[in-house]
Amino acid sequence: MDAPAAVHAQGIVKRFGPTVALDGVHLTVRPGESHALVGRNGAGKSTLVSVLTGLHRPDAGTVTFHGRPAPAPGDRAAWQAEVACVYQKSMVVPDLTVAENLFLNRFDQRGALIHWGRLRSRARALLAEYGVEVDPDRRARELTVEQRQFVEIARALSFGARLIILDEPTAQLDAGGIQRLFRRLRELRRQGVAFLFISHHLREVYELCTTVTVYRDARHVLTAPVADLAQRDLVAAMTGNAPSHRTSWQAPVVRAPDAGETVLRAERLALDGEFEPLDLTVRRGEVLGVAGAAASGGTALGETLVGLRGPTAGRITVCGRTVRPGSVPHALAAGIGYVPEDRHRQGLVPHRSVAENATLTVADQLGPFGTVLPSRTRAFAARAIASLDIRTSGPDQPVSGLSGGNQQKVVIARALASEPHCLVAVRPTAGVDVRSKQALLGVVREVAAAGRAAVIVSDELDDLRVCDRVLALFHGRVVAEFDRGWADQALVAAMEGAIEQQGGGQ
Ligand SMILES: Nc1ncnc2c1ncn2[C@@H]1O[C@H](COP(=O)(O)OP(=O)(O)OP(=O)(O)O)[C@@H](O)[C@H]1O
Repeated sequence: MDAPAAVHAQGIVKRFGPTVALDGVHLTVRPGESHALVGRNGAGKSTLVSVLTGLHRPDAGTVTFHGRPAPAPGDRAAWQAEVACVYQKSMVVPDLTVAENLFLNRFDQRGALIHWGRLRSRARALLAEYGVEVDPDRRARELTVEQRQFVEIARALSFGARLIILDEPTAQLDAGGIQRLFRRLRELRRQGVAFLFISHHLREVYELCTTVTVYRDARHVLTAPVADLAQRDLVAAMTGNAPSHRTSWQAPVVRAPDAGETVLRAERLALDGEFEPLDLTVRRGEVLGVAGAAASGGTALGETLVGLRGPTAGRITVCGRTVRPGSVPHALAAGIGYVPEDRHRQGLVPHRSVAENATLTVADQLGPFGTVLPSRTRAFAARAIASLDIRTSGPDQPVSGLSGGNQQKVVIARALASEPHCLVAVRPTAGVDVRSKQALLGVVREVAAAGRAAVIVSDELDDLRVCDRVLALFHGRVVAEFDRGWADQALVAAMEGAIEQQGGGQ
């Protein structure tokens, strides 16, 4: 039993200025173990990953891999031979082929000549060894998220690493992709590879992992076999509150006013290659859900509603007025608020403060004649911090210093700041912890309760449960419509194309 741990971290302390991100934490992952690390947003999970992969040097504490001390800081090759992290954001170079990505920085060097034929056949052999069915000549940018993750895992293993960290690996996969990933991880585990799995999806923790560690407020709270820990006790350990019997969130039933005035309407809206002509209406007081897995066209629909993409056909109106297609400023001016899926690219200005980022949409309301009064900006941000439970040292902290989930909350605050007629949110709770999810979805409901409207595009059932109606998209077509009270299986089946109730819009 007692082979040395794949990784053992002890007494790790990491500070960022006044913030203590890790306060003497420990973690041990055994060979062949699938170990979950969970905790609320800002608990210190990503910081630990940075320490374990050599990106951050801890202020105190030690890390060993298989009983050997961690490599010297900066010795990238030595770190790569111990551990790799597959992030949500791709680490592969999009314009290079799969083969080139696999052997990046370790080409056969015969003078300056790279032996392409050999490179390709080595790549093919390597992919075959790990059961990855991807053509080595494909450009990395053409890979699906699932294929890209498999290539990254194969690359890590080929460097000799026997510990792989997966940071929210299922975030962009559909149900089939998740099952294929889990099957592959189980196979590798049987070969002695260890996994550290970071996820806010507790169901996946229970499905995949054998052991779970909880961090809370920079401290280690517990490590236990997953089988011995009820989900409500796990949530209680994460939040520091007594166990609650409610682990999956149900929206409070707020009766939307019947047949309220139409706020957002799309008529025969279409985008070639993404979604076919569809109609939708969202009324005052209503939250409309658009359900669909990764390739459903849902994200493209959300992006079209907010002007990021120009539709190939159709019309969008807000409160009866036509919105210029494909223009974000016009959509914003017409009263559409947007919470993007990719907050890194579309969401935030990293070096600016929480207050500035949260008010980017409303600079004209923060002072007379276009001036921005810092006091008003801060007061607005302080309200958002409180209502969305954003964990920050204060409104003046740069957003780059917030944890991922807390950055997502700033993006939502920003979308709400302009008091839009209709909020359009794409996967708003991605990366957000269980408790914050509750706060955040509650805020979306409040938007509707205040007589405005919202659209949530998501394949997360908890997100869709707060909606008054849900349209299910499959391959760019509306295949079903559900009123409140739908059964999970029915909605999942519709999202996966297992039923086709209707062909057009609602
Ligand atoms: N570069 C940084 N500068 C300043 N503070 C930071 C930095 N990185 C992290 N922090 C702080 O360290 C704490 C822990 O953050 P970390 O990103 O590790 O949390 P997390 O558990 O990964 O959260 P999430 O679930 O939201 O991703 C937070 O308070 C965060 O604000």
